[in-house]
Order: sequence, then structure tokens, then C-alpha cells
Amino acid sequence: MPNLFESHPGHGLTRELIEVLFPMCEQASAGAIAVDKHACISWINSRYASLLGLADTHGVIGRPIRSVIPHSRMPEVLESGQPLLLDIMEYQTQQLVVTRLPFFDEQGQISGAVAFVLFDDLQPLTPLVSKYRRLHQDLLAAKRALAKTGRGTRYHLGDFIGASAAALEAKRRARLAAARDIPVLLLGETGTGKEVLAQSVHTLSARSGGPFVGVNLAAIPENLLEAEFFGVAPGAFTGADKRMRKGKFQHAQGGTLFLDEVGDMPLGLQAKLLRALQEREIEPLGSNQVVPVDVRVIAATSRDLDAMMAEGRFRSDLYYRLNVLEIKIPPLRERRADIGILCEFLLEDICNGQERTEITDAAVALLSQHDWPGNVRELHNVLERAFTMSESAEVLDTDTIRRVLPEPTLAPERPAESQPEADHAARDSSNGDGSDIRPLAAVLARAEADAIRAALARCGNNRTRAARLLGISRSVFYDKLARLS
Ligand SMILES: Nc1ncnc2c1ncn2[C@@H]1O[C@H](COP(=O)(O)OP(=O)(O)OP(=O)(O)O)[C@@H](O)[C@H]1O
Repeated sequence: MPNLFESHPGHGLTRELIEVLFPMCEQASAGAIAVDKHACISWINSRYASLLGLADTHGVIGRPIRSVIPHSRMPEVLESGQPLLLDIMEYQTQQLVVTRLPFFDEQGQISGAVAFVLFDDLQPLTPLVSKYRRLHQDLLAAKRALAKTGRGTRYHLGDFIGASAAALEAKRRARLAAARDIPVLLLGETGTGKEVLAQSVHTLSARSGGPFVGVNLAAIPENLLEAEFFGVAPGAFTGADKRMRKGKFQHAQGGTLFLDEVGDMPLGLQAKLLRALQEREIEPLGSNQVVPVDVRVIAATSRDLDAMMAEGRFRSDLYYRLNVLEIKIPPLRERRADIGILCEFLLEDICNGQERTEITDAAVALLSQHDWPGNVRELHNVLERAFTMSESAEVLDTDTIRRVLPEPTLAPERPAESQPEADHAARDSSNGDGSDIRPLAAVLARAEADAIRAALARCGNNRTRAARLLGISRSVFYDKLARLS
């Protein structure tokens, strides 16, 4: 019996109980693994190591479990404190039936979790597995449909991928936020996962049964914002609807209101939002009656709110009301260590049920040299293009990545002998007749993406100014940003 629990005598699922059960479960299972409370591997048996194709058990000790088993749900078990008694986990081409159990210290705090692989051959379970797959697909489809109505969530905390200290801290704070019904302010550049975290907080919170309503303040014309927020009373103005038109606050009743790009909120509306948050009531447009509201607000921005307050463009009283708990998400270029694990996860999403595509270590290293102004969203788009253009469905290599990686931030050329793959890629990117002619659509898309990135960089990520600089409306800019490639 390995000494997993040395410093954690406990109760709940007690050390004594686990000690009795462990040898039996370990023997009976096709593999066993344990993690500490930070979801880092503290022990793995040789059977599991060989199932995972690992050379030995030592190399993975201390590593975050998701960096070894990308789909592991051990972090969820640690977050929730609940066992997952029966789960089907995908690992490369294998599907494994797994049981996961948390264990606690004597203060009742989670100090780690163990997992046992019950079956590594799912053949006898084929009917069950097919049913599971069908239900899983149905669930995904239902979640997508619900998210389109703007009332549901697609993400939970396990979807926020990253093992860097900064990513783990963001997740830790998200868990804290979920446990308390307080306003949260998410700070981070575009594409860093602010919405993923906002939805995760909602999903983990006591309000998860209520609606999650998102509103992007930068994408709504200023003259419509107030009606969008607070609704419109029947017959409020000429041509207004005879019925009450509900605003986002009313739609979010009992749930969470996600204010994306709160830094783009006009000052007049800031005052009204502050009042709504303080009084917990709103006044629909054209009405003299107040409506009580029960919503938790999660706000997000990529703007520098301190600077905006200093310039008088953001109310400090609103800032302090929103910023009860702050979660900072650093840009991807400041946590390049997350790129490998993100690639694994994003490729899974991109392959969407088709045969899995792997990415070579050299290709990840190449991706790590880029500055990622569009952060994880841009990484997703680059991988998607690489996947589409890849000749081999199984592996993305540096040749493919080099073809799709935006040019301005490519690493400086290194001596030829140190990068044979790169030279090979450079030769291959021509048409073979010495010309570099590419389809016009691709050239235009690249030029557009470069212009958007340059404008964002010039304006310190201020999207309103970047849109103005490019001579397009904010909503068109947003649309293009979302498809940034
Ligand atoms: N840490 C992460 N792990 C997995 N996916 C992520 C992560 N961060 C972002 N993404 C993905 O990147 C895309 C953009 O994420 P999201 O919309 O949450 O970013 P955002 O910070 O809210 O961006 P914006 O400010 O432009 O609205 C989504 O497809 C999301 O799934």
C-alpha cells in the first residue's frame, strides 16, 4: 500500500476506510492514480502508467494531472468534494471506465483524490457506451441551443484550461466567487476566457438553477442600451409595444447578469446601473414604478478601469460596487506554459467527435513564440485553420502551423542547422513554381486579421477606438474579432 495519506489523517471518506478499501480496489482495477489537493499527481501504479503509454511512473509525479491526462475530471472532484462513481473517460484512442473518490483531512478540507480504472476494455459494455455517447451528444446539442437563447451556460470550470500559476489562481478565485453571492469583476484582454469563467461561476453557484444572461455593452448601440437593460413600459413612447418589454435585468431574475465590456458603458447608464445594484430595483423606461430585482452581477472588461476613473470616464463608486472580488486573467503571452495543454483541449473541440488529431512538441514550441494578441480565441482559430489545411488528419506539425500562424509575430529566423523543419516549411509554402500566390480570400482574410491586431495593439486593446481607427462600427468590429483568424 503506497503511503498516500501520510499527512492527511481524516474523516468523511476516512483514511481508515480508504486504507481498507485501497488494496482491494487497486488490485481489482486496471490502474490507479492519486492527486494532491492542487490536482498534481502524487502517486500512480505501474498498470495505469502502462495503460497511458508512460515509460515509467516517476516522470509524472508532481505534474498537473491534466497535463498528463487532458480529460481527467479529478480537478472537478477536488472542486466539488463529490465522488464520481462511474464515468467514461477518453484517453487518446482509448475509453476507460473510471471511479474517482475525494479524501479529506481532519478539518474536513479536501486533501486529494484517488481514481481507479474499472474497465479498460469497453467491448462488453458496448450498448451502455453507445447510449452514453448518444446522451452526451444530445446534451451538447441542448446546451448549444440553450446558450443561443442567451439564458443558458455552455461552460463549467473544467472548461477553463490552464496549469500555470496564474490560471490556477483565476480558477481558485472563481470557486471562491461561486460560493458567495457577491459581485465579481473579471479583468483580461480579449479572448482570455472571461466569459468562460463568468459562466463557470454561475454554474457552480447556488444560482445555477436560474438564468445566465450575458450582455455585451460594446456591441449594443448607445441609444438602445437603457431599454436593453431596464426594459420598456407598455406604450412608453410613440410606437412602443403595448406590452411590457423586459430588459436584461428582468430576464436575469433569480440568476446571473454578465456585463461584458463594462468599461464601454456610457456615464449616464453607469449612474443607473449603480442605483439598480444599490437599491436592488429598476425602473423600466417610461414607467414610474420600480421593479425589485434579484440578480448577481458579474462584470468583465479588457479596459484599464483605473485609468478610466482617473480620466473621469468610469465612476469610482460603480467600480467599487462591481469589484468586490476581482479575477485577473493574464494574456496568453504571459503564461506560455499553458499553450501545450490548451492545444490538447482545443483540438479535441475542433475534431468534434472525429478521429483525434495530435500536435507535435515542435509545433507547440512554434506556437509558443507567437504573441497571441487575440489570446485563446486566436489560438483556437489558428488550430482550426491548421486542422482544416493539414494533409495528415493525425498530426499537426510545424509545417502546417507555420502556414497558418500570423506572420508579424513569428519568431526571428534561427540558424538553418537548428531548424530543419522550418526550412522545409518555408520551401513548401510556395506553390512549387517559385511564386507565393495564395487564394485571394486567404490573402484578404490575413490582411484583415493583421489590421485588426495592429489597431488593437495601437489602441491598447480599446475596441471602440480600434473600430474607429479602422473606420468600422463597434458591432462589425466585434463580429470580425470573433472570427479573427
Ligand atoms: N482558459 C481557457 N480554456 C479553454 N478555452 C478557453 C480559455 N480561455 C478562452 N477560451 C476559449 O476562447 C474563446 C474566447 O473565450 P471568452 O469568450 O471567454 O473570452 P473573453 O475574454 O470573454 O473575450 P472577449 O473579451 O473578446 O469577449 C472561447 O471559445 C473559449 O472557449
